[in-house]
Amino acid sequence: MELTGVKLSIFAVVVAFILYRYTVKNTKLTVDTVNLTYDYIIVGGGSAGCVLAARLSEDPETRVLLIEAGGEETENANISIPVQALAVWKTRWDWGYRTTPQKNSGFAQIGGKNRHFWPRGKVLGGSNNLNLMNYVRGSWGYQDVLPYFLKSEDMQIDDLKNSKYHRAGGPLAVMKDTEFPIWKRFVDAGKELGYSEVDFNGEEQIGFAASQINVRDGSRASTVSAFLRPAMSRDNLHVVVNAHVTKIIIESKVARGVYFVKDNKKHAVYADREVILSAGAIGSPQILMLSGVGPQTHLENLNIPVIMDLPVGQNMEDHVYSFIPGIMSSPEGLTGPRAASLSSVSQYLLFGSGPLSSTGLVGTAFLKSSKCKTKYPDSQFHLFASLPIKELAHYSWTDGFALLTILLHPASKGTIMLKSNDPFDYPAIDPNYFEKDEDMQQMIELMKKALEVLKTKPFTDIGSHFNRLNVPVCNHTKYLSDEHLKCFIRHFAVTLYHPTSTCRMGSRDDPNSVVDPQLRVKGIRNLRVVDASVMPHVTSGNTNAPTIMIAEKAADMIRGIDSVEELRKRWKET
Ligand SMILES: Cc1cc2nc3c(=O)[nH]c(=O)nc-3n(C[C@H](O)[C@H](O)[C@H](O)COP(=O)(O)OP(=O)(O)OC[C@H]3O[C@@H](n4cnc5c(N)ncnc54)[C@H](O)[C@@H]3O)c2cc1C
Repeated sequence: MELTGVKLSIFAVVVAFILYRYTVKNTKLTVDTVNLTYDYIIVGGGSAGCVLAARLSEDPETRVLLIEAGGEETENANISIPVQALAVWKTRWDWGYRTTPQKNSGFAQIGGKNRHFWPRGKVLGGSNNLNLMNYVRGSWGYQDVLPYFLKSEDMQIDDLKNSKYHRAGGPLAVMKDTEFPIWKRFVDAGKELGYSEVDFNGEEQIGFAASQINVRDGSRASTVSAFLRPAMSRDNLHVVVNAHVTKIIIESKVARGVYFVKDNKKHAVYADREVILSAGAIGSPQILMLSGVGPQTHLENLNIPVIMDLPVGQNMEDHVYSFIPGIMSSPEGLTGPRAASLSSVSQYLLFGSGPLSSTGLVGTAFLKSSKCKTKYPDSQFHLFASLPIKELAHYSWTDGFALLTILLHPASKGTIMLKSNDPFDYPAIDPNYFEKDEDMQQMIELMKKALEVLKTKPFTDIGSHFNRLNVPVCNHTKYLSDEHLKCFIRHFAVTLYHPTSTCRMGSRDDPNSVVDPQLRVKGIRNLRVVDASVMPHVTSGNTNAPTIMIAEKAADMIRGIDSVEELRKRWKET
């Protein structure tokens, strides 16, 4: 199994090197020194930050600085190759967080102490460059935000190009991940269980489907490749990397600029208009608290002078998942040897297709549990076309799959708190998974539903079985009883990497919110947060597309323009 990883890496690096030479070498580089002032300073070049920098700098009169703690995405060859996403985790392009020890989960996490591994991108493109590229909008009031989803989108799926929910021509490519035939069995299994095949980014979210992914010509389509790189030749946009923002400069409750450390030197840079935090659901609350904006007692305990008492870092929501590992007798999935074979590499080099162009996460379904009272789903499946091993960090040698069972709206909430007033100290991340028993009950129900999927004809036809569910550590319980599933979940459930709501948006008088509906930090002028941390609640699906939508909408709010009038009209007329 280790050999597979090595082989795959060697081939992949060769492939990416060639791609690099032909695709990105001509783009303008980042800057080494910055000016003293800009109109806007954006902190964090991730999913949101890259979109914001590109949109705000469309106006040539506006001077924009984007500051990113990590390096450039072109430094790591694996980032652009979809199937290699997992190989970027635990490298220097990953913050590589660990949660605090958990009471109810994480018992099987490597390293012990029940501390979940939380990868986050520390690189231009942010977590968008570590993610699995699945494109899911989740449930939103479409009247308000659909035009912004449409603005970004370049739909490549023929059947959907003319749907009123989609559009071709935006920067972000969307295609189907149908590389591994097991995706079709997944959809057919759904039909056998009474679900339709749906476009979950359209009219109806509930049902089964092949995954929609952000991949263009076989390469990862991220906000850095789709939005930022094409804008980087503008003279009014500066991008500085390997620059760690340590504090916002706030004077008389007005944000004036930021301090950052680059090459071991401290710098100050000033914003004539606004400082915008896009450092993500961990970074943004961390920087706010370091700057004196956060829960009063917590900051006082760390000797940080309090400027504004706000519930920063509270109310964190995340998607947690468990999974059914399955073995199958048919060569329909992703294995190390299949991805690294000569034919696979050749196919990728010549046509940008084949196993290397797949995310591996080929199936997506949305469902409602028995307790769901909302019109949107509270449960999700992802079909991963390979047997996961080692915290999902390698692909297996044998044919298999994992059916991921995901809680979309867990009742248990977590926190991000500072451990010290040192800006380089990682914060304490406590997701608090399964604190509420209702989450465990829902997960058990979902695991049973997943077992039903494995009993459908499309799966029994390929001899699917799940004997690895019989983990020795749970042997004291009756096999597949609720107790057995609970034991399995407490050991193996992990994050789906979607933390949100740590600087949540709410009305001016909502005591649980940090930013107002214009995403301005309450009580501080010239300071906004634009990233996944502002979501009032985690969405009913993966969080990248919604984060991009938030950045698109924020760019309009900041510029005071309506760039989507035509798209809104089109939506209303259809
Ligand atoms: C492993 C993984 C898999 C995922 N899979 C999917 C998926 O398939 N589909 C999906 O929709 N979503 C997925 N997600 C979630 C999605 O990628 C995130 O929700 C999204 O990227 C969040 O965007 P953001 O802009 O809020 O934060 P990020 O993209 O994390 O950007 C924050 C940026 O700020 C920088 N930063 C932080 N602190 C500082 C500082 N002090 N100074 C300067 N810069 C700083 C970071 O380095 C980073 O570049 C996944 C996430 C991960 C980690």
